[in-house]
Amino acid sequence: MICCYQIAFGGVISMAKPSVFRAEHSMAADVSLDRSISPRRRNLVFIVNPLGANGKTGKEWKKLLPYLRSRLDTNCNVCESFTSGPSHAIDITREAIREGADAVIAVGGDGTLHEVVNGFFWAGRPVTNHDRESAHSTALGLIPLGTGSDFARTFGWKNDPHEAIERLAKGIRSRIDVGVISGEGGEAHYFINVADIHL
Ligand SMILES: Nc1ncnc2c1ncn2[C@@H]1O[C@H](COP(=O)(O)OP(=O)(O)OP(=O)(O)O)[C@@H](O)[C@H]1O
Repeated sequence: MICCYQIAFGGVISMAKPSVFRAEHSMAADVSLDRSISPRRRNLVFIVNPLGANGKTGKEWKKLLPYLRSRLDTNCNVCESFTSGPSHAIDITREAIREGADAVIAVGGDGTLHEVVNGFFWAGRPVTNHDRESAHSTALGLIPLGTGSDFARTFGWKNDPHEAIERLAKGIRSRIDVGVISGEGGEAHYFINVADIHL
């Protein structure tokens, strides 16, 4: 079964409804966020696949980080978290949302983005933060540093990480649809770009 849900999206993308199902890893994702108030700095969690694009993602990220900090640090807390293997980005995303992140930003290719999208859902529901007001929602962002970056191209974005940082700096959110495919066993897979089914 294929359904569609609507989520919000932007330079930062923010999700609404849904439901995913996948065993959570025991691999801890250390996401500690600053919860100080007034004026509250945005907590941005960057999930980096160091091995994306045959290792280019990790190298490019390292070069990009000083610029990113200089551009965002005045009003944001920048938290970086590296994936240690497939599906780890899902768990990091869930923890970041539960901890109240303002945005979770995938740094890598379409595979990493896909995992981050799926981390916005758990057991058929959107993941929510532990103790913030219910109106608070975590946005999804992307710094396209993968091989294909098909999603970014679909939006007419250049494969330019500096442009992505500008979008993040502006902090504008907009909504985007997310699809979900449910298997007979009830397992749900969310997709934000394309889904193909092998026959
Ligand atoms: N630390 C890691 N070690 C091995 N594989 C990883 C690690 N972190 C993430 N992955 C896996 O790598 C896959 C591909 O990563 P990613 O999409 O970032 O790069 P890409 O394949 O080069 O880019 P694109 O998908 O745009 O072609 C992800 O789907 C994820 O499952």
